[in-house]
Amino acid sequence: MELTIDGIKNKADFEKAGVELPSFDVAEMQEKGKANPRWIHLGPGNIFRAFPARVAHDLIADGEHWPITAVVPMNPEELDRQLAAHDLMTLSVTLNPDGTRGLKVIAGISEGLAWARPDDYARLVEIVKDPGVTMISMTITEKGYGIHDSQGNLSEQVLEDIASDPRQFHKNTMANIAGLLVRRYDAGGVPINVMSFDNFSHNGDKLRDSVTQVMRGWVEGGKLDAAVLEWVENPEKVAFPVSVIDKITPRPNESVADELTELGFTDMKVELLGRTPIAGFVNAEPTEYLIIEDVLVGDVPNFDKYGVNVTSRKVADDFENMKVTTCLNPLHTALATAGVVLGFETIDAEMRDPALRAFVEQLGRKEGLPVVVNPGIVDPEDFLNEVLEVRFPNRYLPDNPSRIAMDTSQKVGIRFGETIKKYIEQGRDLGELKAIPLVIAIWMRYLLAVDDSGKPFDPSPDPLLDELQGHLKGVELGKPVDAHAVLQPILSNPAIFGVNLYDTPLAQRIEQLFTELVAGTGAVRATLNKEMMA
Ligand SMILES: NC(=O)c1ccc[n+]([C@@H]2O[C@H](COP(=O)([O-])OP(=O)(O)OC[C@H]3O[C@@H](n4cnc5c(N)ncnc54)[C@H](O)[C@@H]3O)[C@@H](O)[C@H]2O)c1
Ligand SMILES: O=P(O)(O)OC[C@@H](O)[C@@H](O)[C@H](O)[C@H](O)CO
Repeated sequence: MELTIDGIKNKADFEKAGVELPSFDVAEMQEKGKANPRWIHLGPGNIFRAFPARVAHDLIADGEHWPITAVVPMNPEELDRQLAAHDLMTLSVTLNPDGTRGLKVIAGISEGLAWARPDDYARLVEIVKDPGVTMISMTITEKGYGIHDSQGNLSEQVLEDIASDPRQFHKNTMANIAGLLVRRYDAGGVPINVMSFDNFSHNGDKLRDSVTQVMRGWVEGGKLDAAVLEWVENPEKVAFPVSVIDKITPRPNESVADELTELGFTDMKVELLGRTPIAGFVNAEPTEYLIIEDVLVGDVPNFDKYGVNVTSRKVADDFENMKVTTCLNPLHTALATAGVVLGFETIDAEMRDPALRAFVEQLGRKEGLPVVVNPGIVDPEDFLNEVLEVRFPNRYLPDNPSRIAMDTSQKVGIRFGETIKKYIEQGRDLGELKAIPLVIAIWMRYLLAVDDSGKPFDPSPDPLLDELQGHLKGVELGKPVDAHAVLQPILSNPAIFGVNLYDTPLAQRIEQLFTELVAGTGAVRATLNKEMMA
């Protein structure tokens, strides 16, 4: 069996293997989508293919014309090898906690482009100008929104983009989106929704800020008419809703690939694109939420019918705070860096370790829940219970700690800084925070790139990795360390943590914990047990 338009014509084989096929003609849908595009998505990686692409698929299956133009912003090979090789379809593998699998061919994409290719960029400009297109969504990872360096200055790349013609291709993702919006304005400025589906607090606000900051640079440099900026800043013309997306979607796993091969697939192997595993399938848990702020403009799908909550900013905000800053993502980051240092292969295995479980219980129940506001869609305690009892321990969901450890420097400010800020604002005792300083200290220990048994490991990619490791240079396991000297430049950086941790008692605590964690091999386990099991 092959996942291609020709391949799925062998319906009987797919049915025998229990794979749900599209109820519509995929080739015809793709032709119609090219002729009448409606929805652009940037960053068609795993979460997109498991979730938003499925929403588009279900809309199309119901006769609603919402095909997606998928745009790869980074390496064009991602488009060729992961999407085009399968005629833009994806095999979705739902890994249920009872061990059963749900298999479905997702065909929500009508056209695939790699914007680094000049012809594809020209085609994208044409599509952006089409008044029928009303949505640009994106899952481009947190760092995709960055326009500053770690010192808070505009990055070299963005300065170059601001010095160049707004209507050309730009290297920085935010500058490129700003440039595409300029083209939209030129073409009549029909209202459009620009939606971040990435995992960080107030994603829509950050997206709007980054895009408008680049545009302001062009206006100030005399390269752009101020009317374009006014148009982008008019919420009736360009909406930047905040959103929250939730569905644990690990990288494609070899064991799932093997099962698919056993079922008869010949093209479901996991390959490497650089260091990133890619595949024609996505493996994900069944739980999912997508919450979008109700500020959408123009014609949009009837999202609510497809399980997507379009709701007030307050509800979206409260859900986001619950998920990203207290009940799920902070726990993930804690398990990620600790898991790598302690040599765990999967998150579910970590959940069976009593000290690590106690660590995330403390983080979620004792430190996060007290500052959470109930979003109404789901009670935070129920949400946290599901995370701790069902989702993280799902032994059929092979999620690797190093996936989650990627870009930690870009996430800690949101995942922990928000809670720290709330404790300060609400006059709470920061001394009650036991797990948060330990997570940060373990992250510092992780940056040494040596595990708890003393074996070197390759840390996951992170834009600040070199800079942070530079500060920690000279720290060696088992040797005396001046924790204040090495950690001060990091812990005092509000661009990383959202606050200067030296304005709180946490910095000193982190320094103490770090000193313990680098005391020698086995020190991470010993410190974790002492702190969480006592
Ligand atoms: N995987 C999950 O469990 C999950 C769940 C909820 C939300 N998310 C959000 O979605 C994001 C993507 O996750 P994924 O699992 O799909 O990852 P992925 O690696 O499969 O896909 C990431 C996509 O972003 C693109 N990209 C990377 N850096 C970029 C940059 N600087 N500018 C523009 N594009 C860039 C890549 O080309 C790729 O298409 C996460 O960072 C997170 O914010 C993921
Ligand atoms: O996607 P990131 O890199 O922001 O974070 C890694 C995980 O915590 C994240 O992907 C979760 O799996 C996801 O947020 C669950 O909805």
